[in-house]
Amino acid sequence: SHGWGYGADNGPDKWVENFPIADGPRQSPIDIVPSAAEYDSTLLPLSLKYDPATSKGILNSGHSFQVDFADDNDSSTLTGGPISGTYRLRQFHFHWGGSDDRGSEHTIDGTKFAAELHLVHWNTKYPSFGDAASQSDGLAVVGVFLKVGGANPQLQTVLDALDSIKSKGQQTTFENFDPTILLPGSLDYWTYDGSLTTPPLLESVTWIVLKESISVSSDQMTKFRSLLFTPEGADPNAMVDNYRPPQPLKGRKVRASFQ
Ligand SMILES: CCN[C@H]1CN(CCOC)S(=O)(=O)c2sc(S(N)(=O)=O)cc21
Ligand SMILES: [Zn+2]
Repeated sequence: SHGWGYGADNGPDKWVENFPIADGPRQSPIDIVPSAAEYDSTLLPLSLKYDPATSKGILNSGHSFQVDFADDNDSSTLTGGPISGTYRLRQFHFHWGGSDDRGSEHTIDGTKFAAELHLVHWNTKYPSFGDAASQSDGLAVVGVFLKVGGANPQLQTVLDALDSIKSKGQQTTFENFDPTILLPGSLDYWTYDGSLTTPPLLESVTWIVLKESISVSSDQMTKFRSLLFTPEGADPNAMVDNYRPPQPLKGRKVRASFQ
């Protein structure tokens, strides 16, 4: 039997068959409507402190590609923002489209970006990542929009590694990378309670979506699209449109850290 994916037969509209939480009360992503967001002066600034020594490898998961981090200590953490306590960086990955007019998961007033970066962190009040992933306050994901424009040199080092992980299951070392260089100048954000945007769609994510995007060139977007959903030796299926569309807000409030 084929697992979940982004195709016509196993894509987002079909996920509810095996993951009924897909129709749950706090699903992600959502369309962010800035005029409806409420400024919350009690929200703290985001504090992202990453140690490049914790970056380990880069993997084609068959759904996206991710850079994995050593999370056995507090070397790379998220504190402040809307969360309390300390969350450790686990991995970052992206979602992107088959063309520059789509690809992000969150949208702003219905506007799609070409891609979206997700930095995944887990709450150290729980003994492990796997444990945290099933708790309502277990995960915190920082989302950053990629807007097509000038080339992004900081992104290029990640894209240069993709040639060696073209197929599902391929991985290679990826050391001394500081994800801070991928962040925009401002850390102003919107925040809301949500979920993983892929199965198992667990409702365990505090979402922190940055207002400012980072740039990506159209040529760099072509590099994302050179990856394959499929393993080596299988009929090749280009890894594109690996994004879930916005889900119903169901009464949730979106707060803004800025006025
Ligand atoms: C392809 C599988 N993606 C998921 C794998 N993990 C979940 C592990 O469940 C126990 S995870 O926590 O690393 C995340 S975060 C995330 S998103 N797009 O919401 O940021 C998706 C996933
Ligand atoms: Zn994601």
